[in-house]
Amino acid sequence: MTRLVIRGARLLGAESADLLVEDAVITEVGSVSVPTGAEVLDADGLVALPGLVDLHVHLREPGREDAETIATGSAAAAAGGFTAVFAMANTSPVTDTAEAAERVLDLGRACGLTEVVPVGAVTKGLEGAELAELGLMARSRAKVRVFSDDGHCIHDARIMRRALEYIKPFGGVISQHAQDPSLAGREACCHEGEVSGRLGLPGWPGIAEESIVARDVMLARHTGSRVHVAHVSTAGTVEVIRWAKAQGIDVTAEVTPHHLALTTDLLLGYDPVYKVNPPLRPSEDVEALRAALADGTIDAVATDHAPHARHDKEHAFVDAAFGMLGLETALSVVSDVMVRSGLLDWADVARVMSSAPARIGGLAHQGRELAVGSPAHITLVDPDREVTVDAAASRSRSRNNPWHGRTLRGAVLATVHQGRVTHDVRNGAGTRRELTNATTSGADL
Ligand SMILES: NC(=O)N[C@@H](CC(=O)O)C(=O)O
Repeated sequence: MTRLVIRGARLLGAESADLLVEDAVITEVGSVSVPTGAEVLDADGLVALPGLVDLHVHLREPGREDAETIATGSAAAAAGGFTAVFAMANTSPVTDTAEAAERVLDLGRACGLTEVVPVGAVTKGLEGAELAELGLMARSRAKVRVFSDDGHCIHDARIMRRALEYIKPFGGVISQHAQDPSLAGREACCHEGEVSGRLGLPGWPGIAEESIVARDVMLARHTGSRVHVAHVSTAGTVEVIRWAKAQGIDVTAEVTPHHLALTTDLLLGYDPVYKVNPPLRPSEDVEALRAALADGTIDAVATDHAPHARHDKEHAFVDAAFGMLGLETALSVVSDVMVRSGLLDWADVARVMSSAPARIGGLAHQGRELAVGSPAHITLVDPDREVTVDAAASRSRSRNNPWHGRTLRGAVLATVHQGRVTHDVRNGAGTRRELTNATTSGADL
């Protein structure tokens, strides 16, 4: 049996306590006498959260291992405090079969740094025309519950309706990338408004998101099925979701750390690191997103971690790939933007970054309160630690990090996944525990 004692952590709603972890389960909470041979992790002054869960990451394997692999993405996840991440289906080949989903599951398990949960494509090849093998993916070893064509909008209402009907019996959910292609095509790369006009960049109006979300909540009501709105970016979308929830429609939503913190005016320097889909929005939208996360209209924070190799990102703005890194900085951004301002407390952070995403994604063993009998997925946070983000120090294989050089207050210092310490920088920045069964040294670009 492996034993770990976490000493003196601040538990939510309680005084400091020790946690005894035996194998992968919390077996004692309180004042623990250290058993012989146990590993001791001193967590004095650190807040203990249930392991963070990310509903939305791009790990690029298979197909684009030059940008990220499941190993490097898992290492970035562990460094960010995540004990489960949902890997989007827009890989090459696409995760649109049971075999493809099982492959992602197995690669994640082989790394063992975080739980890698495959998201299944809704349509074959993400082409929007024909439903993928949703039932086979759900019944596979991967037990897929979250389906998404992320990167593409399911714009055909008939396909969306059928997908919602199909996934209902097994409790699935469709995570929609809301972007009406007739209002914002793939060329649209800047929030439509003053900045897009000034820079001469193709505009991406909020209505392209809002109109799809409005349609989808009505389809969810019609089918009695469940829809999840990926990366909400506008105040108008928040209004639609708020209305739908008030009607009792089964809709949930996520917001990214970058949409909670960064605004359109960053594009004025044409730096492609700020090119992301949906685009950064003006401060009025950012304010509405923060308020919606605080009042529960938006259920969860999800990173949309989107690594890209230099040769895809370092181009003129219009030609560069969409997307930015997010796994390693998410907790610090949420702490800096939402906790310091008093909009969220740490119990709320546990909800929006752990229990709510675990529930939405159907992971009963994640997001649990840190109590006797719970699986040992634990994230230890120093709420006062200031970190200055250094893109070069990332565990990710890519460097498209919009937070580089910024100082954020609040940081993950250690992560425990299934009772194993998968990340530990308590003794100074950069100290990294050697991990036995994973190759994490991919950052060589
Ligand atoms: N969110 C992003 O900006 N990028 C995503 C998917 C997408 O292009 O929407 C990616 O896979 O890179």
